[in-house]
Amino acid sequence: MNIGEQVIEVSGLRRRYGPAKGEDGFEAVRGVSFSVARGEIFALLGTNGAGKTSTVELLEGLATPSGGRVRVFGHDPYRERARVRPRIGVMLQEGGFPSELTVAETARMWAGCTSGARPYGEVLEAVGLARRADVRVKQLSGGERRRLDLAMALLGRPEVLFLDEPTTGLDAEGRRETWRLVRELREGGTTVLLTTHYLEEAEELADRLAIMRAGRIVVSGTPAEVTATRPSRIRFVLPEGVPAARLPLSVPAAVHGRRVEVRTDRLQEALTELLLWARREDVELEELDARSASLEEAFLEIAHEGGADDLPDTGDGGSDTDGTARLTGTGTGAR
Ligand SMILES: Nc1ncnc2c1ncn2[C@@H]1O[C@H](COP(=O)(O)OP(=O)(O)OP(=O)(O)O)[C@@H](O)[C@H]1O
Repeated sequence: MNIGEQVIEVSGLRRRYGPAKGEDGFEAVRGVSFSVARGEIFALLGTNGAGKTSTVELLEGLATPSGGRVRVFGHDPYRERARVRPRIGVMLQEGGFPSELTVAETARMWAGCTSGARPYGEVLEAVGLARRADVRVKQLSGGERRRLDLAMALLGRPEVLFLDEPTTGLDAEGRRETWRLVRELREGGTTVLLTTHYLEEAEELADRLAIMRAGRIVVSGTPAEVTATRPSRIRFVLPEGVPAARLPLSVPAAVHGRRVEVRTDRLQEALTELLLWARREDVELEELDARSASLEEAFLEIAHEGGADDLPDTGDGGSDTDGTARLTGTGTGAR
């Protein structure tokens, strides 16, 4: 095993549905570039329709790009499918297993189609479905079906695991169980690429992540790097009789009656200044709350702010110079 090896490499990736450029087609992926190192968990985030699934399907070799390049283990996953498929595990957004089969029958059938499959009882155990082995797929709950999808993706001991919204429909406990399993897989050296709508999931699992909007990556980096692109916030309520104009802050504050909100890139400095002033002036700041931006706040701002959505569809088949903010100083970053 090659530590630091880039097992997924994507550059200028494009995917168009329908007729080619100039006609009625729709370009869902518009020049996406990133790479994932062996053993990393990489999360693709974005609002509905941002292009996550369209991108992941290209990596899984389910379709061929209309532009750009994708390599998994250095191979084209579509044209060199036989070299790539045995080494990857795929959990699609909807598994679509025959509903009349039981869990065990499904697993046996799937194991029969998987090269080097491990005993299926092991994977059912790992996802907590061993006791449901004799239940028909159609009788499983939504969350149990998701877990069956995951179990089948794990059958071939994949080196790279693609998880498309793996915990959608799971309750809080099921979600945490899945996170634990994914972490264990990473510890065993598995590389994971996941899409998710749960920011907590990305925060919990991802070594690095990318936020997509309208077919492009708008920001990428570690969760900490992504949140650091957004200002921190200090909130408090001024006591009666203390006008906001007396505040010493060098950064602008939003004032609504007695409520004050300060947004700053230098949280410690602004907070120190504020607290020293409050002590000097003997002012008690009520409901004082100071915090860095959360991934959720960063996501909501990044995913919804205008810009890329309005960019013309150039259709030039490869450019990734799309204003993407890249936060990758540590070697394995999205590129
Ligand atoms: N087969 C298709 N034909 C035409 N357009 C499609 C097709 N599949 C997806 N699209 C469009 O491509 C865009 C991206 O879809 P995609 O499913 O990749 O987004 P996503 O980020 O995975 O969304 P979600 O979070 O809802 O799963 C959407 O506008 C979608 O309507």
